[in-house]
Amino acid sequence: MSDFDYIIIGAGAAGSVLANRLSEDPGNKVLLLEHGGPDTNPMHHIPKGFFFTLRGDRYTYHYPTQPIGPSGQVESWTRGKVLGGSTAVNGMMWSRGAKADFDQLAALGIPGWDWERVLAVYRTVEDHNLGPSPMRGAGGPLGVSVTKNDDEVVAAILASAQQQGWDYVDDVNAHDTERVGFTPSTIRDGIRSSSYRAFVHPVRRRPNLTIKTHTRAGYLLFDGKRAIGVRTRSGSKRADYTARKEIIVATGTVETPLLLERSGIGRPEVLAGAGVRVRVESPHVGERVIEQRGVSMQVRLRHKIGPTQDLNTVPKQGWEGLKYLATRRGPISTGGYDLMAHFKSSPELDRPDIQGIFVPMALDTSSATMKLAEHSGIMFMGYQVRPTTTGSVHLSGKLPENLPIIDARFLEDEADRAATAPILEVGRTLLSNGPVADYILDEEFPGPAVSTPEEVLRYSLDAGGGIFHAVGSAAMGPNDDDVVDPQLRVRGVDGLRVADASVLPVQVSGNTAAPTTVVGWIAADHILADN
Ligand SMILES: Cc1cc2nc3c(=O)[nH]c(=O)nc-3n(C[C@H](O)[C@H](O)[C@H](O)COP(=O)(O)OP(=O)(O)OC[C@H]3O[C@@H](n4cnc5c(N)ncnc54)[C@H](O)[C@@H]3O)c2cc1C
Repeated sequence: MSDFDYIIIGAGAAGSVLANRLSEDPGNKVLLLEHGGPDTNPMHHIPKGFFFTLRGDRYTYHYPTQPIGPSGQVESWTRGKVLGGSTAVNGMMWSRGAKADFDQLAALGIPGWDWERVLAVYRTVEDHNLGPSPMRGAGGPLGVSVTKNDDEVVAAILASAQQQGWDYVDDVNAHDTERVGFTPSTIRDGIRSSSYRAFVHPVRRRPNLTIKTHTRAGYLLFDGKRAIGVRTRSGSKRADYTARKEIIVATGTVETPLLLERSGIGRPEVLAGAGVRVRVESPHVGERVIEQRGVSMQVRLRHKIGPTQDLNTVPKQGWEGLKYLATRRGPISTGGYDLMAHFKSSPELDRPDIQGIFVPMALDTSSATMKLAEHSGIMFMGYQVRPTTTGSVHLSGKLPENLPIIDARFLEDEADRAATAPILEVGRTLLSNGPVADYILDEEFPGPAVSTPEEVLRYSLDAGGGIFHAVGSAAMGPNDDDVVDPQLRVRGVDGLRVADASVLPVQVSGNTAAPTTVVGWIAADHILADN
């Protein structure tokens, strides 16, 4: 048993921020527990390294879902399991969410999360290659870059998008109109800027900060209603750690409800099913999960041009790797999708509700793993940014290694179906008009069999994908039955907070790494103020 002031469980987007900020005062003894290992594989740092780190279970969890859609296929929800969490393996898109969505939280009875405060956090953490402005920061710990490239197909997509009426902007995060631009990414000088690398690695030698990798938190320990410690396992070794001030659960949308439930906080019937004694009845633990659902298409180009041709064999990858080592540039130095757009699913909306992403690459559709095609192509994916359908994540047993039961229930709300049905049509219209149309030979998938709104929705459920952006399984709110309050304190116990993507009660029109970084920061403000 060792004593700390704070124990942070999970070194991902939020946990890394907390580890930095809570250990800033040398008087605070901080323990950071991480189930995964160190991020020492070079593929964690080379942006396109995620093609490799997402394979297997060394650096990632792959949780099977309950059957999805009319065909009932089982999908995999992937999360990072390494220092940096999902930010060490993700697509690096820094899509921050919109003012209107953060401001709406106050109207939901959740004060302290308005845009003014959130923007101040973004401006503090960012080291943006476009430089400081009223809308972004420079000089902060987290590298963010917008890298223009001169690929002719990308230029053609941009021109066609503008012809479609979307504004071409330098920084898509600085606007809320229908727009397109190069994707802001958590990359600095050609190297991934994970949350661990940005916030913890530079301060890892602080004497008051202890980092334990390969250590899984199994259960929270209590003294009456107060959370006082964490029971962990590392290999075959079990250890308990105690916290004098607070324990912060930052294990992400999937693992956080499981840890709460294993520790007796949750829905009584769920806990009873797993043989766990109820400590605190909290009906929304593991409920209210909101995930985005993608619709994708791929077209084939007439000629073998662009980055697919630079990377579609092992020798070519080796050559690009050497060039990357010398210059930190080229196709493996950038994120997953070159262009990001925000557009409306219907003209009468007052602001965009769909995010679209484009990359001038083609995947080999005959391969079960992520592999590039021999021919060149363009991939487009669109997803509704503010879905409202809620799913659930619950434990299946009382052991940490028991798999979760993930019931995604995608596209059940009519509003989500109405927003998702036109996505493919928008992508097709863009790609078949203007300069980009001249490059395209045909649509490789899904093809003309998927055309009507019903067909698109069915296709999205059958062949779409979750985007790894789920939020809400421990959502904050003003009511006594919300899992955490607006200061992220777990209701019904003392000394325990949740700070990760699970506390976001809605999707905020962005991707989730950026808003979750803000969650870590605001959580640290509250913890430091209260102690
Ligand atoms: C493949 C993929 C692509 C993505 N692409 C993007 C993108 O391009 N842009 C974007 O904004 N978002 C993206 N995301 C989502 C984004 O990265 C996450 O939403 C964000 O990192 C969530 O932060 P978090 O702190 O909630 O959890 P995480 O970052 O997942 O961190 C949780 C950490 O807790 C650890 N942990 C879990 N359980 C335990 C335990 N019991 N004991 C100890 N440690 C534990 C995990 O190992 C992990 O390190 C992507 C995610 C994935 C998986």
